[in-house]
Amino acid sequence: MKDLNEEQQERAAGLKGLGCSRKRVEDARFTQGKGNYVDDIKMPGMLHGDFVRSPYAHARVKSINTDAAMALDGVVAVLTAKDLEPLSLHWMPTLAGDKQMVLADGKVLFQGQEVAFVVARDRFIAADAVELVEVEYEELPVIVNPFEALQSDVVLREDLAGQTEGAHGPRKHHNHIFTWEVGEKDATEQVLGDAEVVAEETVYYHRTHPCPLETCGAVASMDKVNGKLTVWGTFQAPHVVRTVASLLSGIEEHNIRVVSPDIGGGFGNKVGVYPGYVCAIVASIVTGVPVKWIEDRMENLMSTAFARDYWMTGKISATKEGKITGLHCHVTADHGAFDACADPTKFPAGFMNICTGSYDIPTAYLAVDGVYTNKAPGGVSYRCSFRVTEAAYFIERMIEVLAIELNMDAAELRRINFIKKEQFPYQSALGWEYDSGDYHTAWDKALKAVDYEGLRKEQADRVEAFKRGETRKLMGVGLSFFTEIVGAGPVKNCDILGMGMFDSCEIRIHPTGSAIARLGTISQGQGHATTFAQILASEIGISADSITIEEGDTDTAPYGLGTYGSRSTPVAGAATALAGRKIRAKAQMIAAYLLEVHDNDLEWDVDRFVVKGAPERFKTMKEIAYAAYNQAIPGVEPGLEAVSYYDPPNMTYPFGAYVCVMDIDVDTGVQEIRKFYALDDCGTRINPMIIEGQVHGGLTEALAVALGQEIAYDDMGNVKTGTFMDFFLPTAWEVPNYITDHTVTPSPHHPIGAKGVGESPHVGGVPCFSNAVNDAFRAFGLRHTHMPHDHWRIWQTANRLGLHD
Ligand code: PCD
Ligand SMILES: [Cu+]
Repeated sequence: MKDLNEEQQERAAGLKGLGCSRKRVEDARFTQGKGNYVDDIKMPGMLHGDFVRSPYAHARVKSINTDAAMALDGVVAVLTAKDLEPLSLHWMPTLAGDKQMVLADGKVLFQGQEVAFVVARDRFIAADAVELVEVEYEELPVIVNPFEALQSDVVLREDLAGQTEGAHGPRKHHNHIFTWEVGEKDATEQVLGDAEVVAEETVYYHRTHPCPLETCGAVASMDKVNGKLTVWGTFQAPHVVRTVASLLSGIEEHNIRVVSPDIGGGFGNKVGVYPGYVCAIVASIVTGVPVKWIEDRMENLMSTAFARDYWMTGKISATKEGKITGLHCHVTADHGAFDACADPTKFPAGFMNICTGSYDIPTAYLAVDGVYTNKAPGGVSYRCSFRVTEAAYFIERMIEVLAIELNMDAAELRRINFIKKEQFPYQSALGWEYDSGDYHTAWDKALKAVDYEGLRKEQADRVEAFKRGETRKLMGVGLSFFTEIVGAGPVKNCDILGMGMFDSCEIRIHPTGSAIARLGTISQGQGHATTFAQILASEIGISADSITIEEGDTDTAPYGLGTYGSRSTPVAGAATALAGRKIRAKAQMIAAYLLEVHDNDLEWDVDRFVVKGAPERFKTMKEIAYAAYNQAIPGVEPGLEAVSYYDPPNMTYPFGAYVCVMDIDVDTGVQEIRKFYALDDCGTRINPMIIEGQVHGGLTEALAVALGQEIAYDDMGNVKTGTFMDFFLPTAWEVPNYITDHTVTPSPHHPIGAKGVGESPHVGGVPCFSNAVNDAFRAFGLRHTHMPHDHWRIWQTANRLGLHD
């Protein structure tokens, strides 16, 4: 607000627009138990579904006997693959060009796989009936290790036997899905071969799960009289669900209404399409009454979209002075039983090719091999669905390993190699055009804020004290500098199932000067109802408090691709600003008529059009809105509405600098986070308070993943972490007091300069926590130890290094 005078500033502040830490409007209902989640939807005569799930990770299904279950009072139907087959719904297409069983067809491929769907009068009868379904299994050899899968004679996907071409090119083996290559292989190998220094490491980013508070679920209601199907569900992309449902069921798209009501956290877990949705829909079509399906916690952890499971082998080369010359990365990606990743079609490993990170690396090569195993499918989710978390973890570990190889300070190594401010827009070796950045400024600010030199000095003293036997605690300084890539589109290279990744906003100004705007995205807790109103407030001069934001109902919202990959602000946020500008353009014509001047004689002033040079002559947006509906204006249609579909020219590239100071008790393996500093640059900031909340949330999920959270399997393919007894979900007890900070480097192509932020803290946080653990042991010869760094594993690391002797 720098060019505004005091009076204008006051008016601008009243709008609660860009930059205002406006309180979240949705919290009034969330904090008073008035949210409306899928499970809150209750309809007359509604039936309840529940799944029979496989106890085995790999088995032939010899027979299914549903007689006893059907005989139970209150059971209406038991669906198996045989019932779905005539409808061609026993398998469904996945978002990655593969197909997935809706219900077990001949065999099961992971523990917890859906085998039969029981529909009953209530949830409890359904659960009892599940126990009565008799399934005869014949166990088959189980493969949970992707490297073993590529050697094994065991064919996991018999349906693909003999198929040498997959959705993403040739398959090398019957358990192989795809190979995805980016960059220059020969040139990179040449650079690595000639290099003065090469560091090599394999880093495993374990399988984990976002575990949102609300599990997945749906209520389907087929109105046979009107031919209309309504589905309420936990959908991060409701329009996509509508289109897919129409294509699969043959019901015309206008006869399907998909609604995402309040969602209790998404984190990518609710992007995919699950058998439960399909079964609820089929059951409602068959029975003619509404059918509800809600997953329990174990089902959520065992069978819905997991995250990661990436084995990444890297080689990074540099000169003796530390200038990086090349990067080579090979990934073995464990996709589980079906390839159900929700990546844009052309990116089978998401945006993993952002793995050159924030560094000016001239030559690079990436190859990813996707592999089938006997684990749950899904691999998209968790605060960077598109594999940017994996990429950031990989490069930030490689930098640390290279620093060890060079015997150099890791902060300095980063500084030497950062892409410089004047290099933006920057073309990366693996094909991205970074829109804007100022990494050196952010890094210097972060290091100064934590007194980096002081920390290193203290750490060195601690090591000496430890060696003298005066303390049993080591100190780790975790660093990370990340670059995110968010906001898919552009349509020309990003689509999901052929649908281009644009987004949309439709605005309607009411005669009295308040408004409703509808978007193609859907909040799962991010606060869109608060922030998108702020964008509009600044664009059209109507207070955010007078603007309703609505999302998630396909009957009313304009078509959009949904919310994940931090795309809402970069894409729908841009559409919102541009729709606002269309409103303003029409408002200007109306104002010109009312003030009897030419359009060009007006200028915009916060919330009104003013006649240039005659500030006392103006029309406020409120007056203009009234006139738009109530006054005949020659050559101008009545009403004040606009719609904008936005295809972004590029993604946005938020970045950040994080530092974690950790103390580790060598004898117990217990770590304590003394300090966590997070500087985020997401371009123009819409709502600083919401951003801070996003950062706190993302960091806490990063802490979880780095320090203990895991979906672990035993050799038999049993999920060992299917409950909160053994799946780590941090509470206030484990969470430190985060220090947040920022710089502002606007996106040059976004209408208001904003970049996404929701995923950033996770992307940057995981390597930061992990680097802190690794760094604590650097002085004792540790190069790399795998996550999750729970107390037991930290203790083992200390033990391996001889620190208990
Ligand atoms: N610059 C800026 C940016 C942003 N913002 C804000 O913040 C938020 C966020 O954003 P973004 O970044 O754009 O994002 P989105 O799209 O909206 O969202 C998404 C994300 O988000 C996050 N966060 C969150 N939060 C909550 N609460 N919940 C949830 O669920 C969640 N999730 C997570 C995830 S995972 Mo994926 O799906 O995996 O892909 S992706 C993701 C919003 O409200 C907005 O507006 C601001 O203010 N400013
Ligand atoms: Cu992402």
